[in-house]
Amino acid sequence: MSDLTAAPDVVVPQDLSEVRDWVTLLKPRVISLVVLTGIVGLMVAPGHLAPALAVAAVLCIALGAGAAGAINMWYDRDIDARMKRTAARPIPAGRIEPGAALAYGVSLACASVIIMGLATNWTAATVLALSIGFYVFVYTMWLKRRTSQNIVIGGAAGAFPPVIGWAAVTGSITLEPLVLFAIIFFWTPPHFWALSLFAHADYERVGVPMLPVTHGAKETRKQVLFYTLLLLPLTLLPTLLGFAGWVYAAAALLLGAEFLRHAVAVFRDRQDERGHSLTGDVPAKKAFRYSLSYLGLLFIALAVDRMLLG
Ligand code: HEM
Ligand SMILES: CC(C)=CCC/C(C)=C/CC/C(C)=C/COP(=O)(O)OP(=O)(O)O
Repeated sequence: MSDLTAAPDVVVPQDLSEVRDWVTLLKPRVISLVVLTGIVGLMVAPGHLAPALAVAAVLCIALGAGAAGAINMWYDRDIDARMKRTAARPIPAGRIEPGAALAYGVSLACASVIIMGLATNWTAATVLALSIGFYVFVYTMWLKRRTSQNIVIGGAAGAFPPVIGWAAVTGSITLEPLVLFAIIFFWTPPHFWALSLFAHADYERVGVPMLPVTHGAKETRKQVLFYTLLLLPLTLLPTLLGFAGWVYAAAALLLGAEFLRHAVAVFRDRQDERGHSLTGDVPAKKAFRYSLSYLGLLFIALAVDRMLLG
């Protein structure tokens, strides 16, 4: 006979570490910057969204990006288990069942798109769905394991959030959000290739064709500098096109000069004949860290500028 006084067998997280694992699946640290760029898209768009709807839009961007991250971790569980940087993630470490992670990611992805559509408009919801699809299908399932250009093309996924924010307010997509898209698009290669210079051993082990693995460290250093040089003039477009002022332009110039200094240091790092660093990849590590501050501060400067412009 069953014990009617026993605690009901409800599924609740046993402790905080289980909750932490489910949050980890959403790649929360990456999401923080994704969300920041989405918020700035919302702030600089002409028009007004009721505060509760703006909060809902931001949560949907966070949820959608997180869901895509969870599906990425589900798909990549085989290689994640063999890379030092990712082996302790909840799926490869055996703390979350792959099927449960997939169901979680897909449910959150659907919820984020539907709520976005209902709370704001279906243009924003469509772009959110597109960015999730781009990260999951184009980057993760197709390009990541096939070509060293994976992040150049796949990087488009991460460039959508300001477009989503803008569309949530205006219901449309004009040149301004496309400029913000382009800034993140051209920022992604130096951001990621700086990291891949010091993480190449992991990628080599699992056969993921990241640029330093396929074309060597020397070529990767060149490409970090090349994309930084392409990026910097683009960051001035908001002012040149008249949707930002001189405060933003000054910030873009100062932040950009520092990014260029880091990219040049990566390019000129003391290296052996194959381009492998003789300094423990210190410049690449610094450039990667700076890439995060750079993008965050650039978008904050744009928001501040717009608040000053009124
Ligand atoms: C396809 C494009 C991208 C690729 C391949 C990429 C790759 C990576 C990788 C491999 C890491 C290390 C993550 C870890 O160790 O957990 C990382 C870190 C990070 N990425 Fe990206 N990234 C991309 C685009 C973006 C975008 C668009 C953003 C935000 C706008 C972003 C924000 C971040 C942040 C904030 C971190 C630091 C996370 C931490 O502190 O652990 N990334 N990126
Ligand atoms: C709204 C929306 C859907 C936004 C998506 C944002 C986006 C594309 C972020 C990219 C973040 C990232 C860490 C990619 C690395 O994937 P990886 O698999 O190469 O890295 P890993 O090895 O750390 O898993």
